[in-house]
Amino acid sequence: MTAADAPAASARVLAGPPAAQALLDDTARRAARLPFTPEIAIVRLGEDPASVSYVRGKDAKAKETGLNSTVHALPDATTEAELLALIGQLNTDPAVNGILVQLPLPAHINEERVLNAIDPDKDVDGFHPVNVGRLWTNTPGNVPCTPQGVMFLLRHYGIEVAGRRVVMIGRSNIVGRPMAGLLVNAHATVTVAHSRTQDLPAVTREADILIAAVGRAHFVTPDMVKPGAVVVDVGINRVERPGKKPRLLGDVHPDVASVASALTPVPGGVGPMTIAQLLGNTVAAAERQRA
Ligand SMILES: Nc1nc(=O)c2c([nH]1)NC[C@@H]1CN(c3ccc(C(=O)N[C@@H](CCC(=O)O)C(=O)O)cc3)C=[N+]21
Repeated sequence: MTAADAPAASARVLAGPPAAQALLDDTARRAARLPFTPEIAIVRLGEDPASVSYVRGKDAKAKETGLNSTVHALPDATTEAELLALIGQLNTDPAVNGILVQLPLPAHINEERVLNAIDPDKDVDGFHPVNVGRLWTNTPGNVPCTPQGVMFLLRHYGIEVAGRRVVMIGRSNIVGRPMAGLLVNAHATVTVAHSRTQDLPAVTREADILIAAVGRAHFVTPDMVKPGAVVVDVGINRVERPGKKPRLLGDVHPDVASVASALTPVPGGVGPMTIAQLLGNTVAAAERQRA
């Protein structure tokens, strides 16, 4: 065998399901210690197939974990006023500890007004400006599920972030920005790169840990990765196939496995962490509401 056809080194696979199970086990134990059953209310508008499927998954996992879960499936034509009225009821319902409004919302509804109407202490997505402020002041609050799930996954696999260089590609309110806040709180040195970054590969090659949440399939290529870096792929790009289930592609090209020391797969990486963390957030919210 010549060097040219020797098998390339392959990154350790940071599988989501075992880490998600560890988080769910911990969440179930904490839920069982409460003097009541923690409850999440999930609100969904319309019949977008991805939303229907995600909400079904969240509701089932909640019940498996010993939580109460109520799904409010509203018609696509629901007005913003009607949605705000439901949120008002859930805010004051003492049995409800966590509220999640599945995104995206139909175009006739102002997403910001809806998210701002949720009681910050019940906002288990952590999207309310009060929770954004709590995150950036490093005080207790609800933290967005996907970035918090990434932190759990890294800890689960013994990957230290303190003192290391992390490059986050993407600056969304849902992933990039809160991910940067959590990493700073965990003593990482953080760069947030995005579509306007000049010479992106030079920036990403500085990373000990590279996190991609771009929304473009296979955007991160091997030339963008420092040999031995840890790469976290937050992308879920659905490629529809007639008559078949959509294929899910990450933001990271599979060839990155020959350069990185560790890599999260898609599917089966960060996705399952998001759902587990949502239930973790609901139990944590219930614990704080009781305190
Ligand atoms: N208010 C709100 N909060 C959210 O957290 C939220 C949302 N809206 N809208 C949509 C996105 C998307 N999201 C995912 C959660 C789990 C997987 C997941 O478990 N993915 C599996 C595969 C699932 C499949 O096969 O489709 C995986 O990556 O292995 C994916 C995506 C939460 N979101």
